[in-house]
Amino acid sequence: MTTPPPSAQPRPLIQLDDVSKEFAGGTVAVDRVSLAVAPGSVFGIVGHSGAGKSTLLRLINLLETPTTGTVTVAGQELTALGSRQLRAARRDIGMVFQQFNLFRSRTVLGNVAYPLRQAGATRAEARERAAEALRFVGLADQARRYPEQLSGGQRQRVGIARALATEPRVLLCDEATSALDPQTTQEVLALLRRVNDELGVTIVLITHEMEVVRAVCDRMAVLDAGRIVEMGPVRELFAAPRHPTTRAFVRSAVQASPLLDLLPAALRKHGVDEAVAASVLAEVGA
Ligand SMILES: Nc1ncnc2c1ncn2[C@@H]1O[C@H](COP(=O)(O)OP(=O)(O)OP(=O)(O)O)[C@@H](O)[C@H]1O
Repeated sequence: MTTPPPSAQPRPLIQLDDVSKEFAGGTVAVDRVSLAVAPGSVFGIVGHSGAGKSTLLRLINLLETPTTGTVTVAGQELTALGSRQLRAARRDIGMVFQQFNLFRSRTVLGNVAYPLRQAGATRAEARERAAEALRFVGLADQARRYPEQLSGGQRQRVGIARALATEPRVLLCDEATSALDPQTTQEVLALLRRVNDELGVTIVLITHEMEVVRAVCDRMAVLDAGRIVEMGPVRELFAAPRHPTTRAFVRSAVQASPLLDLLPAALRKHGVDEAVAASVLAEVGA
């Protein structure tokens, strides 16, 4: 397959050019990062604790102001906007959090309706669109309950419904599955895939789990000490990781894979030479 000419490639929906963030006290959390996210794609950012993932994600909707560089979303340079224009531009960008960040005192419907009311919708409009978002995430029957009456997975689905209620083009996910058990993680990841497939929402997620990236992302960046050390299609990075940090992440994903348990038997079954089998198993860490 040949690469289409540049003119045929879609303009990025999100573009960061040479973005850095230095906090007061001198910590450089994000260091000269440039990246582009195509419309309709799912982009993953992986890194160890403290690598700068959360800061980088929050720079996309300018919850953190960059020290240098520019952030452009949907053709608008957010870094050039005044606070009022920025508030309007942010309606195109939903966000989902690790700890859900729901109002305990509001019902599920009230939580999802909240951003719509903030954006100026009438009470009736807000309730109608919130009910629609809850139907999409499969929680229409929970609308009158309160967050603490729900499971973690249900709370995160409410968080996703709330983020989608204003019909954003971009969804930012800050470790959205890190507080969930493996089964619930799979359900939430399947929902994120539907958000992308059925609603066409572009997703950027941060995680320290390669399994999450493998399950939902098209492209990924590996962040190390605030810098992107490797970036590309997920399949390519899994098949041929170049940077040591990427290699370590890929190894951790392979080790966590249930397929690995089947590998020694499969190698024997196919009569693979013992020495070759031993080297394959050593390579993947079995
Ligand atoms: N508001 C802040 N003020 C000062 N330093 C900060 C602030 N927020 C983050 N940092 C520092 O910036 C660096 C990157 O933090 P960040 O939370 O972005 O990393 P992370 O990869 O998301 O980590 P984790 O996975 O543990 O959440 C860390 O050294 C952190 O201590």
